[in-house]
Amino acid sequence: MDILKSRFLPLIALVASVLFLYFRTPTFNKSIDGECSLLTHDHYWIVSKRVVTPRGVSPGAVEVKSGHINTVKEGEYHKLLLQNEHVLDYGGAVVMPGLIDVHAHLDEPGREEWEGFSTGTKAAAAGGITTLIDMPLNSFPSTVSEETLKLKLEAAKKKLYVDVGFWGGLVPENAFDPSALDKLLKAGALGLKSFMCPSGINDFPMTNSTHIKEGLKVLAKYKRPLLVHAEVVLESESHIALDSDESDPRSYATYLKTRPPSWEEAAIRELKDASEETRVGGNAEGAHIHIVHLADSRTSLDLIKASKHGGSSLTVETCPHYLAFSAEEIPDGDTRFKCAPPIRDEANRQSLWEALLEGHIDMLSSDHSPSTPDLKLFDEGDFLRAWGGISSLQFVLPITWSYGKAYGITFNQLASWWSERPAKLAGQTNKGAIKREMDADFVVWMPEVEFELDENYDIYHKHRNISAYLGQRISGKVLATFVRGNLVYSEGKHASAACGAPILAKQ
Ligand SMILES: NC(=O)NC(NC(N)=O)C(=O)[O-]
Ligand SMILES: [Zn+2]
Ligand SMILES: [Zn+2]
Repeated sequence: MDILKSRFLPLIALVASVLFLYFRTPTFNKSIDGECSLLTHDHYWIVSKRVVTPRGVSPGAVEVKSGHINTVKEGEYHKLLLQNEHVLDYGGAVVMPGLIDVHAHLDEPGREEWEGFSTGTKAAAAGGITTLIDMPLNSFPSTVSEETLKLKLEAAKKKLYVDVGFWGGLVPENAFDPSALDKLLKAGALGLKSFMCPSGINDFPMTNSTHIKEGLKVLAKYKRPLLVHAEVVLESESHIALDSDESDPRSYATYLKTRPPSWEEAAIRELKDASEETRVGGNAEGAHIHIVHLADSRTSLDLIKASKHGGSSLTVETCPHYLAFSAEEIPDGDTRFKCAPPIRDEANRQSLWEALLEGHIDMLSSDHSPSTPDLKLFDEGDFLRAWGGISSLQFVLPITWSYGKAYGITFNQLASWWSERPAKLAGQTNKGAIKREMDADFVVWMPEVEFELDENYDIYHKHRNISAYLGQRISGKVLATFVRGNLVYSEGKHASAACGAPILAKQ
């Protein structure tokens, strides 16, 4: 036996050292057809000089094992390179928790010519977004029942490159039917979304305060949020421009006057009251209300602050386009910039940044809401009749960074606005931070690298020509995106199979 051992020892040593050398090498470019990851193994370390954890930014190493974060080491990362492990060394690139976009319209089933699960999630992966929560409208039918949620899940099969959760819709038809809402929430909707003004989609009608209060009662039981498009139509204030001589529909100023900040204020006032009433009415905590895409940084924001101060469970998001653009600079007829609520003036844009930095705005979302280009009416450039919605899912990280740099934003703030707080809103306790036992969802990116967003750029979402940032030079290039340990995107290449998971709320 001893003789046998000594004979084979050199051979064993040789095989061991070959295996050691082989597995030490990062395998960025390896892809096996039909696989979920551009890596061939599921236990490895990611090292970089800038790892963003809740404790700050430092050199570090993150051990990934079977889709989870097993260890996070700060400092000393280079020593790991000498160990017998798979190591992906990203040098000076920033390793951050993957972005969680709580507001995207993926439009499938029914309007896949607008966007789709495959194209939308490929764009997300290329942009460092590892989880998307899909809005209940713009697909057909809208996600307003257990059955229609099942249609979503069916349509999403084998098309998800990142993880995708679903908001259900609160509409007049189900608002007074608690058992229908129960079923939708039990089937896994992460919360409900409603509109306080017409949504532009026929099978997604608007809700009034009574509907909203009914919805809040059911949601409180499940501890899930109500997301609200907070604009109320005030007829008296909306047609000023149209009756005057200055009502050129190609002018952005005309559109702006048709949807004044008072619409947002009126809606937020109603929500503040609804939150207070439903709290008094039996549920000590009340349901959580989340205001989507806040555009007005003045009175609306003051009302939000007052409501939070008064104890309401309330959060608010804004979107990169409100932080990047101002009304004054939107060219006549360029309906790529039409969205609701509208992009407001430069002073408003600056105070949105201040509110975000001071923590009064809790998080960011894309509100990726594309349509087919014909609905944007580019030939006429008519802001009043064109479809409203900004399309730029893939670029939210570089845009937030490019415009935020002037305000001195930090990587930890980015992680808080784009990962930690969105994870909390969507009830995803295992996502949103680089911490032990969390899902191994990361974006690796180079903040300093600038690029032209021109016609040669690989844009993965549908209808590249309606992207709002085309023609800009921006900074912050995404190198790699990991979803539950799978390297789903790396330097212009996606994994060959779509292995993102549908996220359903647990009971
Ligand atoms: N039907 C929509 O997608 N509307 C969206 N449109 C925007 N934001 O212009 C939205 O989120 O309100
Ligand atoms: Zn909206
Ligand atoms: Zn939206």
